[in-house]
Amino acid sequence: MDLKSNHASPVLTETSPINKSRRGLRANLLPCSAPSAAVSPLYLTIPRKKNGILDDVRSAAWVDAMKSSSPPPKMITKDITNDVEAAEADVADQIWMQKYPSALLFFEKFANSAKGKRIVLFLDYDGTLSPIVENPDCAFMSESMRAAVEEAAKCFPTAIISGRSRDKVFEFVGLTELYYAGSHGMDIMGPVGSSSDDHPNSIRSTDKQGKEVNLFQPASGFLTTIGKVCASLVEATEEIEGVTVENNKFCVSVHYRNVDHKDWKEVAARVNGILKEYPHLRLTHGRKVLEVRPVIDWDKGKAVMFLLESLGLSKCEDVLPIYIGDDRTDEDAFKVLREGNRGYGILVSSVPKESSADYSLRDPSEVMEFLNSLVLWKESSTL
Ligand SMILES: O=P(O)(O)OC[C@H]1O[C@H](O[C@H]2O[C@H](CO)[C@@H](O)[C@H](O)[C@H]2O)[C@H](O)[C@@H](O)[C@@H]1O
Repeated sequence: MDLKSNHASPVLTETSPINKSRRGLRANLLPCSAPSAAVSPLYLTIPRKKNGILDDVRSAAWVDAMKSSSPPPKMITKDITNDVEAAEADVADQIWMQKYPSALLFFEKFANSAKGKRIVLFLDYDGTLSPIVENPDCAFMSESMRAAVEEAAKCFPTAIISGRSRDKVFEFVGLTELYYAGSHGMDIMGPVGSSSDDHPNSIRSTDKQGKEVNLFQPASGFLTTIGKVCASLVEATEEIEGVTVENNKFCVSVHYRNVDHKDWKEVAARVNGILKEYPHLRLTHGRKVLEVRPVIDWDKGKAVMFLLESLGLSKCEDVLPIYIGDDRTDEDAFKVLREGNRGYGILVSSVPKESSADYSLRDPSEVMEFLNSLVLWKESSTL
């Protein structure tokens, strides 16, 4: 992988938050500077009409995506119509489980294919290591999960890749043995000593323990813009009950989990209204959250490849990266691993969802069980 080469950047479209193209790592991230009126080739501009029908159409499309972004859990009901529906749902569930087998039920199969390989673990945070909760500030991980991650990190190089700010996710996880990537991979603190140190967006720094690290921030030129858009989003949505705006350093989350359904359209319209003023920012959908982020060709998939490069593992045939995640932004990482059979993606979901992952786990408690199984397997295979 050549992290220094520059290629033309593909245009990211606003209406398809998950980039569907299946491509290898194209280290086409050009150095960033603050967005200016003259559009540099660094920035992939999304054309936006100022007013009118297009805005309504876009807001309506957002509302549809908002509705589908976090399907409700299965209802337990007693009447016959619902019994039929429940049976149909069970069939759909089984078909889905065949396509995305449980990484726990099929652990042996998984372990066989990992034999002789060096596993590298990539973990998403919210919905993967911590259960989804109403208040984003209270998404704590359990002590048992922390212990599971800690043990796993003793056996395998382990990184957390989150949409949160890197500081926030470190605050939640609190383990120093890991690598951390915040802001959907746009803020990576990794090891020094590989060719990724020389990347134009890399700087030498020290971590909280005083250890020398490589800090990679491809969207550093957007810091001021993100601060401004965050303030505007707070102001624009403050009258809507239940909205929370979270500054994730290089991206902003607008949460609508606690907003009445009838107001979702208003949330979409207000966010759309603000984004019209920022052609260098785009929107992606997470779990009951609108995520505003810079239009740069960087995502969690590229962060995975960058970290593998930083660890000196990107060209090793015997390396098996595993990525565990629950939402749409994790799909970029699943795709990167699927390409060229690089590794395995594991989707965390209790409801059927289309994905580029290979396996599934139902919830964070199954993630913990899987991590514990991995550690036991590793220990028994090195006896
Ligand atoms: O990449 P991740 O680590 O999964 O981060 C994605 C977003 O996660 C958080 O929001 C989600 O979890 C919250 C706490 O459970 C929940 O209240 C919210 O509805 C979910 O969308 C985080 O707050 C966001 O900033 C991240 O972008």
